[in-house]
Amino acid sequence: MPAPTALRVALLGCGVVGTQVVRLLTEQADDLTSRVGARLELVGIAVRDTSIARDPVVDPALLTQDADGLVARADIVIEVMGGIEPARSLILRAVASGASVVTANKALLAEDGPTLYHAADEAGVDVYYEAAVAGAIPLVRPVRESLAGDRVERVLGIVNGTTNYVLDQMSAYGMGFDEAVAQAQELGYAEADPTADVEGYDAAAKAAILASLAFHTRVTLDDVSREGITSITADDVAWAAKTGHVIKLLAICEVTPDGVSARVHPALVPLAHPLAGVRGAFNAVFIEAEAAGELMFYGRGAGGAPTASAVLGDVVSVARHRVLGGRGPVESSYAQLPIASPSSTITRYQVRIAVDDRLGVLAQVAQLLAENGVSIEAVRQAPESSDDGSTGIAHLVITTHSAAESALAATVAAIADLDAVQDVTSVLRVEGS
Ligand SMILES: NC(=O)C1=CN([C@@H]2O[C@H](COP(=O)(O)OP(=O)(O)OC[C@H]3O[C@@H](n4cnc5c(N)ncnc54)[C@H](O)[C@@H]3O)[C@@H](O)[C@H]2O)C=CC1
Ligand SMILES: N[C@@H](CC=O)C(=O)O
Ligand code: NA
Repeated sequence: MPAPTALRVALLGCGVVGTQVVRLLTEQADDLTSRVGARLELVGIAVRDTSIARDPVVDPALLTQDADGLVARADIVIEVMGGIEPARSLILRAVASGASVVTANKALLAEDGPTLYHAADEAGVDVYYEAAVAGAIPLVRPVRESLAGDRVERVLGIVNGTTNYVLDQMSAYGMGFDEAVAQAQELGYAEADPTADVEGYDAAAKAAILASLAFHTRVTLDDVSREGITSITADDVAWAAKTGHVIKLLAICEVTPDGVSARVHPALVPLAHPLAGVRGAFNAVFIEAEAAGELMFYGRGAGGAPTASAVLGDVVSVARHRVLGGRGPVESSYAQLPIASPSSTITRYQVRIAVDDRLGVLAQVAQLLAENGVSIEAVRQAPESSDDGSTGIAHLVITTHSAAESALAATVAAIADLDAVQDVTSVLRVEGS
């Protein structure tokens, strides 16, 4: 069959990312034609409502509310509508009709990626998703292709732009949580429902995708233990600074003797660690591989234009495959690793407690830690409370050495039960030291 001279591209969704995809497809049309070897012809844009005002770059004549009909006449389908349905059905329909797919939909991939990959295998087409993990940063491709000959042991990083923006605004400018979230929405970083960001679901979806790719196994959203940043207070942020840390929402995936561990939670990161310097909506991911050693990936993890860059990179790849024949590398889950219990995770805690300011209390707390096999790295007394003789309360900050999550959690529960302990004010993990 002769190589096609034009490829019909269908766009599903025209929000923050979709609009920027249209811009790049339009403004870089000639370069894209040269790079692909065929013209990329945008044949339609599926939207919920064709009548609402849009960016002038979007040709109103291309808008349609008939996503099914659009998919049926495309060679390449770009899905940037988000959500599980109808995105999943539309992608499956596209693949079944022989179209290649590019998607930014991490929620869908983390829930049901293997169904899409299997369908793509059956049809012999590509399903590409660089934009789904860490926006513009090339990460899916390096993990799937460049590291395919190595053994990845650990992936650690900041993979959600919204929460990094929020924590950064709180710590650098003293901004309130709600105001920072509203700004992240205005800037196009947040998901349609920002709960997905602040409760850690978005980062957990990315962790599931990364762990699956990195360890050649199947990890779903439900396999990732998850905590968001909604319980982080201005006081936590201030205390982090006083103890030489900054709070970041981290995704950590590793192969342990018990299987794959994948977790997302806020953590104290020492100021000297490179992740502490990741500001705004930027993302950064460290990968440790047996032969390669440590690799770091850094860039814009959210926003319309950066995400569209990753989408277009995939569009060029899948389009080239259609011109030249063949398809790109596919997912493998041959390792079939079990999912490790979160209680066996090795980590460190920083615990802030309010205690009766009297002799022997610190000794009681230290005794409990020792009984649970948890060793203390440092204990500090909050300076402002030491002058506060009137309340009779002292505030202690205890930082532990590494121990199993189960031992640390049991220790905190036992500390809370001590008569002399008035309150466990905050418990945060410490990572990156
Ligand atoms: N905004 C960002 O920084 C990033 C977003 N993503 C992903 O890209 C996708 C799109 O995100 P955004 O553009 O930010 O969202 P958005 O909410 O701005 O845009 C989605 C668009 O799709 C339309 N849509 C939703 N359901 C539809 C349906 N059934 N039929 C027709 N149109 C429909 C919506 O009306 C909206 O205009 C999501 O999967 C998101 O997780 C990925 C990386 C970064
Ligand atoms: N809402 C996401 C967008 C990119 O994936 C984020 O904030 O990182
Ligand atoms: Na990416």
